[in-house]
Amino acid sequence: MSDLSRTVPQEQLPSEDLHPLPMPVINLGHLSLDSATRSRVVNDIAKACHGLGYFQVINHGIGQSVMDCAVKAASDFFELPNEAKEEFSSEDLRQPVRYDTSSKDSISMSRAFLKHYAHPLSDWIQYWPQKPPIYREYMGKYAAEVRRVALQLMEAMLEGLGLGKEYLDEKFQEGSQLLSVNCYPKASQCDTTIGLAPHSDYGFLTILLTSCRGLEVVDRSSNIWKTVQQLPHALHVHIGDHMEVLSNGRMKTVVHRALLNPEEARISIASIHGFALHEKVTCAKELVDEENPPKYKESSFSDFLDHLTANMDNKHRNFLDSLKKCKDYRA
Ligand SMILES: O=C(O)CCC(=O)C(=O)O
Ligand SMILES: [Fe+2]
Repeated sequence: MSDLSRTVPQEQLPSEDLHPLPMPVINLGHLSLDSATRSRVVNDIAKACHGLGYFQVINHGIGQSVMDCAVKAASDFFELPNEAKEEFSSEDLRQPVRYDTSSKDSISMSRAFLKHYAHPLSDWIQYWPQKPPIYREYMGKYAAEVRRVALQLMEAMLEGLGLGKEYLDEKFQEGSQLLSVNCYPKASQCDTTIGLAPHSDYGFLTILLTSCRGLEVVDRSSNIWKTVQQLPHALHVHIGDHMEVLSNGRMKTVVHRALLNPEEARISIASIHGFALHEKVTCAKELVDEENPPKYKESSFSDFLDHLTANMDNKHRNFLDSLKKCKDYRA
């Protein structure tokens, strides 16, 4: 019996051997080639977003060394003595930088995380940790590069929805970027193997960089947890709650969780992209008609933070559910 089967119920174990997880791989460099090639890539992204809600990107232009350095900055931070990390501890979700070691959901107990804003970088970087000394430089470089990728993807997704790549351009340019930097210990027999409880991300899209395997997503067709394979140099992308709202349900948010890796401690850096704090996200009016009335209430990132604060001790603090106009709506 493996360590995993000891703490995760059998029916929740990944079954990728029987039904491998489909993983579209998008060559991002092809978005800037001729218009026929770009259209093909836009279609591939749209297909992945409609059918699965996730895909991976390669040839994204972020150098391997930039990615490695971001992981190193994170890992060096988590190795600091507790006092240095606890300087950033806060119950207030609106703090610009926040460190915590366990979650109020009583599931994600073994995860340590550091969350901070990253756009506009010049506004936020002054609040980031100064130890380790490389943190600001390495994480700042990665943050700026991953945001460029997010904007490229956003354009392609909007085009894929038929909204045009310039749709709400200014609001996306001025939008927020939240880095969720996670550290999970290696799985051991006495630990729970769930590092981060099932959830979806609030933003339009999340770009995830991980040091090794551990991410799982719910496969929509089978409703089974599936392990996400770690492709070399790829970044994992998934759709968040606000993209489901904007697309009026055409694109679906992805429920995901992290399991502890049985071989090594794990770092993940989730870059979550949304509108600015108080900017409301509504269903795009172009995607609303008599047959498709708006399925979600409008909301902002700030509303999401209020929702989390009000549901801190609740295991089922699903933000998207709170936005659904018809609570028993099933897509
Ligand atoms: O660690 C992972 O693979 C997932 C992290 C994540 O989902 C998050 O920070 O929102
Ligand atoms: Fe997440």
